[in-house]
Amino acid sequence: MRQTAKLFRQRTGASMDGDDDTDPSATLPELADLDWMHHGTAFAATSFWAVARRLPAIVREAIALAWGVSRRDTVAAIGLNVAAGVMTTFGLLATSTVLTELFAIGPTPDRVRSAAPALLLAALAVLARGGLTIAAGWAQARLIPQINYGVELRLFEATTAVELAAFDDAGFAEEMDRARNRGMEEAASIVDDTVNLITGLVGVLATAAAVTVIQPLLLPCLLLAAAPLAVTAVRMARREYLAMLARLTRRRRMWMLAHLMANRHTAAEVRTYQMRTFLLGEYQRIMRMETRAQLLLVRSQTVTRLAGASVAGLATFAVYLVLGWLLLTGMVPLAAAATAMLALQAARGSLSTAVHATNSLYEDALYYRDFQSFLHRADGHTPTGGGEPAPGYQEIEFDQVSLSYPDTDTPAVDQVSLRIRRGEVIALVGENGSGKSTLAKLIAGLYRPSGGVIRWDGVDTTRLDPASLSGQVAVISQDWWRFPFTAGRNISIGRYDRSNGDGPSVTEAATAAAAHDMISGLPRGYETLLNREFKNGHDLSGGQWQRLVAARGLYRDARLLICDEPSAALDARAEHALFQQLRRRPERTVVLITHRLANVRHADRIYVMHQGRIIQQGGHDQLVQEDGLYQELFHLQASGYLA
Ligand SMILES: Nc1ncnc2c1ncn2[C@@H]1O[C@H](COP(=O)(O)OP(=O)(O)OP(=O)(O)O)[C@@H](O)[C@H]1O
Repeated sequence: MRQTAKLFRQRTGASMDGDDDTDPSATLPELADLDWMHHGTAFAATSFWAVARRLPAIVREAIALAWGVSRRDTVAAIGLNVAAGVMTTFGLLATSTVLTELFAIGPTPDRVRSAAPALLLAALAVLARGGLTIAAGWAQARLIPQINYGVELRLFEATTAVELAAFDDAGFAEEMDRARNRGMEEAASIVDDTVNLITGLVGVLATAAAVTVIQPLLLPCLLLAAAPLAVTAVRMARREYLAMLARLTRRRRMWMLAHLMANRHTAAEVRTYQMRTFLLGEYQRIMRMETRAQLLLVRSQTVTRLAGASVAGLATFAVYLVLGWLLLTGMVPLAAAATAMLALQAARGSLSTAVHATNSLYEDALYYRDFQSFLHRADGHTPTGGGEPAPGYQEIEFDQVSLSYPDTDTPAVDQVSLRIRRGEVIALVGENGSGKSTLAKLIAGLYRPSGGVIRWDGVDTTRLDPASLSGQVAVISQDWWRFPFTAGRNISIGRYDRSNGDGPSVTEAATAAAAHDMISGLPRGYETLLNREFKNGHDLSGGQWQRLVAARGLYRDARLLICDEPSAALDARAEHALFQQLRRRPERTVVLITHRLANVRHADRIYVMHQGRIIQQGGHDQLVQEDGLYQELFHLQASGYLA
């Protein structure tokens, strides 16, 4: 833990920056947030042996993951590596025979001749080992994209299936970020590292097997050389890991600033507030700090490397001494001792591979666990589906319905009762924060009430199939997203799977929303891509986007159309055109939310909301006569138009 703390001090530069040693998180507090790499710090404080103990479970999990995407590639990646290990053993045994023949007594040509068959075998073993390793690498590389594809699909299946309320849960959002940021990537890494670990272990075992066959007494020599090698490799891997950790934080800081300085969305504000000098100053300050930290890291890495090389040298020297003693006492023949030296070289590489793989495997598994726990959490937020198909309703009834958002004491919608019939136009009005949008979302089935019952034709909506219910609803929302599709696609995604002739065409919907002329004037008309970040992309003004969003809602052609501030950004002409479309039609209900009370004059019923409750209801003429909030708001607005 002390090491981690020191590392963070180094990274924030607190102990070495002189005038510049203020923590950058003081001016940019978001930099202090390390949530997405919190496992990294946990890992930095865990001992290698604690890591090794958890390995079997992680390896089992990784193999199951690989097995799930491709049995053939899993078997090939592991099996071919094992076969390559067998070839290593054969190669060493053949080399031992070659050396025995060469060191035998007799004329050199005779010795070479008798060594030739074993030499051929040794060469074949090397060839076979090379081929098998390449084939195993191919299978291993094939697994990666397949796993990535599988986990990404699984993640987005989950994020798109969860109910809207999940996104109000801060814990859910954080877990989703963690699962997306690293958890998802690490699925492929744990499989990759598992195969590397197996490769390394097979290499070590293959060498040990060869040495045991040649002369069992040499096995302790191998262990003597391997033990310090293993310790050094662990330290080196840990040091490299810590360096990587530091690099990640540094990169994160750079991303934050780079994002502000080289981004189309921030470009205008950076200029209007003249933030350039400030941002460049921050960038330089952090860069200087990080460069110093990096130099320190390079130095400490060199020291570790030097210490490692010294320990390895001493260990090799000790092995030479033991081997020399075994040779002098005649316990081991010269050829076997020479083979042992070759085996030692082979073991060194395999051991280092295994230790590196162990280190990264443990860390990757922690992040992968984030991914799994997110999926588990998402399952808890996913509607089960099934249930009765929603009726093509005649009446929707709210009976004492309430909704409280997570972590809030006051309900956003408080014991609301109302009835909405097919063919009606009803309006929800009230001041900001009075609960109109929340009530609209309840009507749309986007939220489940925390109290009371919603019925469609007398059936509790919790008994209805959520998909068939939302199939009957269209929402023109005040919070829309600029989907990076063509103008035509931006409308047709309102009901992307509808067959032609089942409702208004894209052009009809656009015309109804006063968007047709605007779209026709775009460089490629309905085929214009609406995103400036792509080649030939185009962007629209806020009001033009809102027309497009209205066109999408009309294209959906649903029985229940909910319009939440559909005209906030529209000019007078477009607003007039849209509200002509939202007039009464027998087959459709319109729920309208707007602050412009002139637009709700024609509504069948107006509900006035205040602090989550309905405090008045009735037609415009009635409400404007009534002494109450509606009258007050209406006169306030009307006074703006009077001379
Ligand atoms: N996702 C949310 N999480 C927590 N609280 C929320 C959330 N959305 C809205 N609220 C709160 O619920 C209350 C009602 O909000 P709502 O958006 O329904 O009001 P509104 O009448 O539509 O307001 P406006 O006229 O400004 O659009 C407000 O106090 C708001 O702060």
